[in-house]
Amino acid sequence: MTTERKTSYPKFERNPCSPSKPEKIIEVPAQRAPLQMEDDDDSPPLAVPIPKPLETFNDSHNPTGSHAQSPVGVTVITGYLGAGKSTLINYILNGKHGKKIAVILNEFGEEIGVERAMINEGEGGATVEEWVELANGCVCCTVKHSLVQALEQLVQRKERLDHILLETTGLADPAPLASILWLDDQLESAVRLDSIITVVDAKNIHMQLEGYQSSSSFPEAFLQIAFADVVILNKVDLIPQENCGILNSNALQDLEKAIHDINSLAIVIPSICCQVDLHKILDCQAYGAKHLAYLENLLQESKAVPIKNRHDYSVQTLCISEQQPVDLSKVRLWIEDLIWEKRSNMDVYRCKGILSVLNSDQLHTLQAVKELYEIEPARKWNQMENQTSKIVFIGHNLDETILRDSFKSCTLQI
Ligand SMILES: Nc1nc2c(ncn2[C@@H]2O[C@H](COP(=O)(O)OP(=O)(O)OP(=O)(O)O)[C@@H](O)[C@H]2O)c(=O)[nH]1
Repeated sequence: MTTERKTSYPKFERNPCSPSKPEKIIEVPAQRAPLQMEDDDDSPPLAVPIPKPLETFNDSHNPTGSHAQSPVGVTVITGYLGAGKSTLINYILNGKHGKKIAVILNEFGEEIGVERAMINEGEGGATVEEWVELANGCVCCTVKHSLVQALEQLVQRKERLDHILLETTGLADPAPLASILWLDDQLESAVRLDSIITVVDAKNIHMQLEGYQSSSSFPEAFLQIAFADVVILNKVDLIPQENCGILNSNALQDLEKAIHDINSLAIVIPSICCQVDLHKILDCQAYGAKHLAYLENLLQESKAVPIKNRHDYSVQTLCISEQQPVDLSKVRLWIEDLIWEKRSNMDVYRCKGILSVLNSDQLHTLQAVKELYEIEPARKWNQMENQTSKIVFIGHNLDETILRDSFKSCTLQI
């Protein structure tokens, strides 16, 4: 039997569950098994390429070895309590797009069944092919297994799904979900993380953000915006209106700016009852190097906001660029130092960039979510193109000078 695999580059990560033991590393085994810690020595961290599986889900269901089907996109839907996540799911399911969509709910244990009851299955639009309810728990430990199982079951169905929605009720930090979906090579051949959508309540978001300015721990609202690829700014009907009931555009702009001050890479879509253009939220391919135009556009648009105009949030976006080509092995050490060792106490949540690499005619992309990162060649540079490396960071305590100077050292050849 042919065991052809999807071409993929190794991703690197530390154990996402044990930040207190940063010296430990994990290796995701080629065969399906729970994550395991290598805890038998205290040696410094090593970068461990994640091995390729010998057999993928598609292989086992496709004895001919042909791989015409691309992975099913998974959209993670997150957002503060009551922001409108179920409203969004209802809207998607009832849309006239004819897609077969499955929904996975991650709920608080005692409330299992409640969330499902709030969602109306589509009539004549999408079919709710499957409801899977996951008990509450740390997604990278307790729930990981049931999430992976749920995804396996969904992709093994005879009739193929077009998309999977994963609602993360009560989950503060969507990063572990992203790494499960992004990291698992066996899953990766069958599903792909499409994007993280954060639904924000336009009426309450300022209060949620401002209320925590003096606190050292960050509320869910910050993290959910920081990790978002798309932010749906919902309930704009509740923003105080100008005379005659007209939407106050200044207030709306101020909210969009507040979101972009935290995460300038996110696409912000204002909405009432999450009624948004579905083309903008399904099939974003926010994590794929293959959808490079999307990333390049984002990097193009992502300009650092002048300090004096910024909201004083300590979770923010920074952008650095470098004209000289960089040494790939130095970039690996540099990013590991940054996201594993937390250089100068910087905490990078999300990072996206394009790299001009020494002795390579390929434009490389860099993607990182918390402690997991991936660098891969995406396409050839065009001759007329300005071959500049450009990286955007979203995180806490970011220091632009340190980021710029340390990245510059990746350009020097020994
Ligand atoms: N005024 C107004 N109400 C809205 C809008 N969108 C949703 N709602 C209402 O807000 C309430 C909460 O919406 P849900 O979709 O249940 O929010 P949720 O994020 O799923 O809530 P949890 O699962 O409890 O976190 C419901 O009563 C919705 O009808 C909107 O744009 N404007």
